[in-house]
Amino acid sequence: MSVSSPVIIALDFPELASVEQFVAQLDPAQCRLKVGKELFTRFGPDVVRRLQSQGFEIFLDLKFHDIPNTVAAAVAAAADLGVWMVNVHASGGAKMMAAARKALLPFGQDAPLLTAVTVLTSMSSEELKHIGVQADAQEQVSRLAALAAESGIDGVVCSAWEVEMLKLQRGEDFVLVTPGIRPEGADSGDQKRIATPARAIEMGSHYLVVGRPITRSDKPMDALAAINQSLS
Ligand SMILES: O=c1ccn([C@@H]2O[C@H](COP(=O)(O)O)[C@@H](O)[C@H]2O)c(=O)[nH]1
Repeated sequence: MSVSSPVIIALDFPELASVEQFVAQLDPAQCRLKVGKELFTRFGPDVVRRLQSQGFEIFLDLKFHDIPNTVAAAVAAAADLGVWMVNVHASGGAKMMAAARKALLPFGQDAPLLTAVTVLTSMSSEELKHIGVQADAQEQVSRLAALAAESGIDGVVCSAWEVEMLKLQRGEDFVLVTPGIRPEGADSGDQKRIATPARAIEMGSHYLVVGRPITRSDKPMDALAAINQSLS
C-alpha cells in the first residue's frame, strides 16, 4: 500500500476503547501507526493484528535492547507479526544489531524495516553526561548511526536536528525516523530535541513520529490535517 503522508501517529493510549475510537477516524492511506510500550504491554500482539486488519502499517516501537540472542528472537517475532517497522537500541552494540539483521534474513522481501534508536529525543547533551557519555547529542547520534549502518540496520531514530548531518554521512537511502515533532506553539512536554513538522521534512526526515500533539488535541483530526497541510 502507498501511504501519502510521512506521519506516523504514536498510539500512546491506556485503553483499547480510546484507541478504537481514535483509529476509526483515520484513513490507512494517509498515515501509519506506532504501537509502543504502553499499548503493547497492556494489549499485546492482538492490538497490532487488529490495527493491521484495518489496513494500517504498524511501527512496533519496543526498542529492543538485550543480549544478541534475545533481541534476534524478539525481532523475528515482530516480523512474524507482519509489522512494517521494528526497532532496537543502537547502544546495544554492533553484535546485537547484526544478530537482529540476521534474524530477519529468512523473511526476505517481507522483512520489516529495521531501525535503531540513537539518542532519545527526550535527552539533552547535558543529560548524556549524567549517564557517562561525554559526546554531545550530535556526536553520539553520528557514532551510533555509523555503528547501525555497519551492522546492516536500515536506518535510525533520531531528532530532526541530526538529519542533515546523517544524510551527508550515510546517504539518501538510510531511513531517518524523527520523533520529538511539535507544531509551532505546541507543548514540548518531556521532549528536548524538538522540531516542527515542516522543519523536520525540510531537513530531510523520511518519517515523522507524532503523538500527543495529535492524540491529546481536542480535535485530533484537525491537528493531523494541519500537520499534513504544513507539509504540502
Ligand atoms: O527518541 C525517541 C524514540 C521514540 N519516541 C517515541 O515517539 C513518541 C513521541 O510521542 P510525543 O507524544 O509526540 O512526544 C512516543 O511514543 C515515544 O515513545 C520518542 O519520543 N523519542
